[in-house]
Amino acid sequence: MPADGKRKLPKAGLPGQAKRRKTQANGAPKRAVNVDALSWKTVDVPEMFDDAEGFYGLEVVEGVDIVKDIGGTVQFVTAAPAAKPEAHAEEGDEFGGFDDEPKAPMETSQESPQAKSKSSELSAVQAKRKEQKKDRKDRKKSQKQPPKPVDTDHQDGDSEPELESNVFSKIEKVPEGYEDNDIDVDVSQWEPLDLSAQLLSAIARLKFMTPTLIQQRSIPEIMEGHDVIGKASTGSGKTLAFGIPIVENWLSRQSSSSEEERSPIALILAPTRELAHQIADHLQKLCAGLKSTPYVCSVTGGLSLQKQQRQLEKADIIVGTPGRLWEIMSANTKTLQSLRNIQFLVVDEADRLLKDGHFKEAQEIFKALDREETHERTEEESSEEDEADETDETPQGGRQTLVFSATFHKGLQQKLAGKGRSNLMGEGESLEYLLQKLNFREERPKFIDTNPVSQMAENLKEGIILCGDLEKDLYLYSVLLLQPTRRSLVFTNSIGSVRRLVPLLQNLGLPAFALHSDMIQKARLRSIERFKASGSEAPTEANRNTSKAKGILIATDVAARGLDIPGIDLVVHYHVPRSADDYVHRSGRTARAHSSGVSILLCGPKEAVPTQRLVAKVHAAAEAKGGPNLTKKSKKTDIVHTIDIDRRIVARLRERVVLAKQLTDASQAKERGSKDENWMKAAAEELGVEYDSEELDKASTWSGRGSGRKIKEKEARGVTKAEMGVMRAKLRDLLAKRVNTGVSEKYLGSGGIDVDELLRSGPQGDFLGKVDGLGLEHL
Ligand SMILES: Nc1ncnc2c1ncn2[C@@H]1O[C@H](COP(=O)(O)OP(=O)(O)OP(=O)(O)O)[C@@H](O)[C@H]1O
Repeated sequence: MPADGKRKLPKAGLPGQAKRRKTQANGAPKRAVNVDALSWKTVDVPEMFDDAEGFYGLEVVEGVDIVKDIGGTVQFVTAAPAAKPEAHAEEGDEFGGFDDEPKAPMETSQESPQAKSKSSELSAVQAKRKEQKKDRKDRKKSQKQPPKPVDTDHQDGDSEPELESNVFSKIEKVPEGYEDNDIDVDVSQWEPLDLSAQLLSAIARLKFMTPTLIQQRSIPEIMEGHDVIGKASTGSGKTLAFGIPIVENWLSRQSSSSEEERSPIALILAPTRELAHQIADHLQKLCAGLKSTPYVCSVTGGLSLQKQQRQLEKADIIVGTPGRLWEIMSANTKTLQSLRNIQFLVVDEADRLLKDGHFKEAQEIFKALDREETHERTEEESSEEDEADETDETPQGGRQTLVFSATFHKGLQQKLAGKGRSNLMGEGESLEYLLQKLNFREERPKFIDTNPVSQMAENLKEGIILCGDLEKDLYLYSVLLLQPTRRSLVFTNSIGSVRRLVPLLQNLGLPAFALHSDMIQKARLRSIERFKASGSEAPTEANRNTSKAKGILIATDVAARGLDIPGIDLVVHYHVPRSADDYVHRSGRTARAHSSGVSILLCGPKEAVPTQRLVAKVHAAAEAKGGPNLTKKSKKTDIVHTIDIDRRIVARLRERVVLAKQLTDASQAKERGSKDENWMKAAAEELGVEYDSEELDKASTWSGRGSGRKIKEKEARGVTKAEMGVMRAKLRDLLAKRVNTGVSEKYLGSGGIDVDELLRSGPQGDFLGKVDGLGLEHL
């Protein structure tokens, strides 16, 4: 026993070590056995337990591993002879084992004559990759060697006897990087990807039991040294699809004997600051707990240039937005030089990177990485280089280029692979141009498309609610109110709408938060944090109705790309998105990883045609296959369902919404009015003229365009404080009243709904779809 008298828990070995554990020191193969077939030994129980109630005795068993399969079933695995005869467990049920070749299907492409010109350069890189692969195998082999003496430092003097088939003996077999006592996750599904023990351990720590499809297919290709264009639906784990091979590469460099000068191995470009930080965060989480960890730094606006320059000097992996990166790279030759030696250039959300005004800087970065000379280019040189054949510039040091997004099209690969790069489209017009500029090392980068039929996440259900153009607030409130336990993200097309909807919903008692690009970074982060935390507050008198209600984030498209907030169950498109891709990315904030979610489009009559077009475009491939009936009611085969929200309930909510809207308009108009007045007063003072608000009001009331809005604004501003007080009291009364359809007073009975009761009580997580007439049961 250890000095502290506590028995040490056995270190949990990784299920990823399954095959290693298969043959233990006694040489006999391990197999799964029935619990009754184990060699249980009775232990002498101290006398003090003789009279203990319900205590029948104690038995121990040795040399047994407990293994959980992917479905969570527990198996007992041992090499010891069976105490009782038992049926032999099937090979396949027992362990996955390490495979040399990945089982997942791979994209293959035949080498063209042009491609051969690059093959010698490639083969050198691939030879290096093979060497690294061999290294990994050797490291694994050495981990399969008979147990080393126990590391007493780690055992705290706990001298567990060295029995051949002791259940604790696996402590000794835990290789470097497996020293986490808390890991109890079966990562055997990752074994075909041929990752190192350290990385398997890191993945186990994240509790990711299975690689996603894009990870299964991309990781081996990247580790073989190929350029990859990866397309996979939102939330499908693209970050780790490129992140894991990068970290693996970094780890293999650490074990190499040659002392290399420290320089970054990967540069990852992302279109937004939030996304860059999120990717860096994700990689840091992956690396947390590794014996030595790469220094991952994010380079975006918002931090001082000097600080980021200092960070860049020690960085192993850099994640950044093109603007800030180019600012640093173009001013600092040393940084530029070190970036020329990177092994991986990753372009995440490539299609947005092209659109969002980042393209110029991104293009500069690509060119600078490939240029050999270090002197500043003159304008003449620049234009000459721009005209030159792209293939003249060669990626430095065998750099691999990896491009990922949920939205780009197969035609791109055909262009790249079939016709050669010279046939690609003209400047600045398309993603193809970006890819042309990327200067892939391989003539035909591997194009991995894990969702060629549908761009949408597998567990996403889509619906449309048809409503009047001026009824969107009412329908939005109805949808949100009827699903208080769903964490919801509402997208609008304008900052003004976010500013209006947040107080409106708050006046209606819902926990709404804002997110748009006009907010300062701190306020943005605070909104996201409060949104994440909502629904878990302890109920008090003040939040009686909303303590259990999950938050509602009202956002512009700033939140559409990449944002990975766990637990978003519902996305509502208050406005129809401007493009099909926006719809895909917005909807992709829910149903991420293995979870499910719902996306609902609020569609007014004016939006019907663009909505039809958008849905048809998003589901074009699926339509060609199965022919979805895009908006016809409730057919199981439909892709996008028309939701028949119960109009009786909506009608009963109308009065609340009208009142809340008047209240919101009045307070916003007053706020704007006092801001305007302050501004006018200041301007008048500066000009040395007298400020007369009534004269100004008269002058500004004309009958031209926008006069209706002005009049309404003036009316709203004219609402007195007393009138607002009355409105508030009335709204409070309405919110306190039961809402039902008139059929029954009973909550969820005969189609009647008590919305307040719904907010106040019990688990309503599956409310969506249970109410007769709500029409969501088909989603
Ligand atoms: N193998 C895995 N098993 C379970 N969860 C995973 C796995 N890989 C990644 N995840 C988790 O899935 C979520 C989505 O991953 P990620 O953000 O990389 O998706 P994405 O494909 O880049 O999405 P988007 O296109 O929206 O940017 C993250 O929370 C991540 O931690």
